[in-house]
Amino acid sequence: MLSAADLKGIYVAVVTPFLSNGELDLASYERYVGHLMELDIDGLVVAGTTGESPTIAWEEVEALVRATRNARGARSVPIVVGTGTNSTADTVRRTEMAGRIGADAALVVTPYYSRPSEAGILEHYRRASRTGVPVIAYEIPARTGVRLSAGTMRTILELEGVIGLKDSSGSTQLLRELGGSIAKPVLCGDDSLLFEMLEQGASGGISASASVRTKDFIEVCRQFAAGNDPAARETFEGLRSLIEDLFREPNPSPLKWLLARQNLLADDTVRLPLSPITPGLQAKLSRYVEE
Ligand SMILES: O=C(O)C1=N[C@H](C(=O)O)C[C@H](O)C1
Repeated sequence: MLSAADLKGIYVAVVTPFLSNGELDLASYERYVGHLMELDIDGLVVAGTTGESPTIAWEEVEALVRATRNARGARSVPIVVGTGTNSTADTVRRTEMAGRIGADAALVVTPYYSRPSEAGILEHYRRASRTGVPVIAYEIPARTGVRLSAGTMRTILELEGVIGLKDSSGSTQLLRELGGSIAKPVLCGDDSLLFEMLEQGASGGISASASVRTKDFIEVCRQFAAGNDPAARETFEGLRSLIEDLFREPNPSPLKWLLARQNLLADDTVRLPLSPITPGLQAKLSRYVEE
């Protein structure tokens, strides 16, 4: 199981490959994840936003975790599984099940859609944190419809079973408000802000874009941790256009298109309501195919 001290560096948020008929494509998944494992990543996030969590069934999550465990072989790459939903009971059940199938931690998103009170959200995290599976809280107001105050986030991070935060709040404001009093590590969950968040005290990132140019993303964190901020900034600037292009249309459609072009996936299929990328974006992304 993961502890707070393990939350640093680059955790790659992986896609869930599908065949052109929409079925799970485990052969592509094993090839793609096997490739990432060779690149010294710090961890993998399965069934996150990038893994199309809203449209994959729990049995498919189980198959993905099994395949990840097989692919990791001798290298002990931590596996984080997305288990958060907008039902507390369901989130607790999924988090417990994730622990049973070998997840090292669970990524639990702030409950979305019903716009609960901060007290309700705190209780949601308290229950998930009592499952015995380490929880990474996931704040992403643009998707959930609620923005937590720094005070509530601080209380969530003080819960014993919560080992850290994935911050996709869209700016460095939350990190600055948490200031020096952050009880647990924060991972950047907004690829375009990776360098700025490291400067504000983040210990790494959970990144979709890091499926491409993986070594450069790892290098940004390593250079920064070594105190070489100018080199980290320069390496990050070299990734900026890739990150911007990967998020021009809803994630993970652009990323899947690129991974398919790189022959890591057999197909770029996404499940509805996500749709394939436009020809205009395909033209933009073509320049990364050889990288
Ligand atoms: O799946 C994830 O975890 C990530 N999701 C974010 C999103 O799509 O909003 C992006 C981030 O890079 C990783």
